[in-house]
Amino acid sequence: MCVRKEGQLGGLGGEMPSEECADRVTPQGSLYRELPHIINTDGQYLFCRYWSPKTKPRALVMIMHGAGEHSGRYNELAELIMNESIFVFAHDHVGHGQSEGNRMVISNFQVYIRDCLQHIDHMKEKYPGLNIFLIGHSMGGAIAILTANERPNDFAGVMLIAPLITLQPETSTPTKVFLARLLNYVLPNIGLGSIDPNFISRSEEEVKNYINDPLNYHGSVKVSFAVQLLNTVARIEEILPKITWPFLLLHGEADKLCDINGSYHMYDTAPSKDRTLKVYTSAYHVLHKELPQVTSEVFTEIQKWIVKRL
Ligand SMILES: O=C1N[C@]2(CO1)C[C@H](C(=O)N1CCC(COc3ccc(F)cc3Cl)CC1)C2
Repeated sequence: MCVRKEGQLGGLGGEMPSEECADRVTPQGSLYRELPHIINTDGQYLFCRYWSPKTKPRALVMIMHGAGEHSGRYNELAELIMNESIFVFAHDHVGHGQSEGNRMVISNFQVYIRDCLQHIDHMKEKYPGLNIFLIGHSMGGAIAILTANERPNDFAGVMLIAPLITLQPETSTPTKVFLARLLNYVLPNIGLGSIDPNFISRSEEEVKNYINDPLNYHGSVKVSFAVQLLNTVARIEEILPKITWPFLLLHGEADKLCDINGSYHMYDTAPSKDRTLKVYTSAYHVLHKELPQVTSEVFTEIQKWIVKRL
């Protein structure tokens, strides 16, 4: 049993780990003591990534990845932002990538938000006084929205790349939603089907990269996980009318994984004075890994939006 103080940072705090902690390994078999990581309040080890600028950072940006993927997929975007003298950080959510936890299983969606706030608090201690921005993609967009909602005055802006705000009508008819909730009581681990890689991007290369990435989870979305997502969508619907922080919404017009109507709905419903919605004609879900022209425009949009609000 590896005993550590609650919410303690591993690998970054400098304390000597106890014997058991010293041998804690990632799902891929690497030693956590040799990797940047945090230990969440359930004692789970979460793999972290940091993109530290060469010059004194003038802001912080946290990137929140989506379901079944991991933080390493944001390297290009993070480096672009880091080159603006901004410190970018991320971690692999519980049950994802190089972090602990059964693959794409979560006891309660709030765990994702709690872990992000723990990481944010650590970074605020290390870099006090800096503006903090959030970037979230897909399910990570839902995490970003709910994280910002917990601390409405703490974030200088929230950038959402094809966020999960509302359900695709075909995947969530009232009957299907009812059946998923019923099934969750008897067979929570039954699979509902996996994410179709062809819906990820129009770029064949990016679809191949997604399929061949060993840190991605390609298994079926379990009923229990789907119900957490359904509950999250319901929570977001409730809070949209209370959102006042600055946000940038980016969505592909042909997104088949997260309904663009969710972004339209957020833009129309949230009372934020500083709000932008950009729609990318014919683009699919993962805008930061779409056809080169789209991804280039998305990167420039994010870079300009942050710099303007530093
Ligand atoms: O680069 C990337 N992007 C990724 C993968 O790799 C896409 C993925 C991501 O987060 N989502 C796409 C799938 C969607 C499924 O949603 C549901 C499924 C069943 C259900 F009953 C209710 C819901 Cl809401 C959740 C959000 C992250």
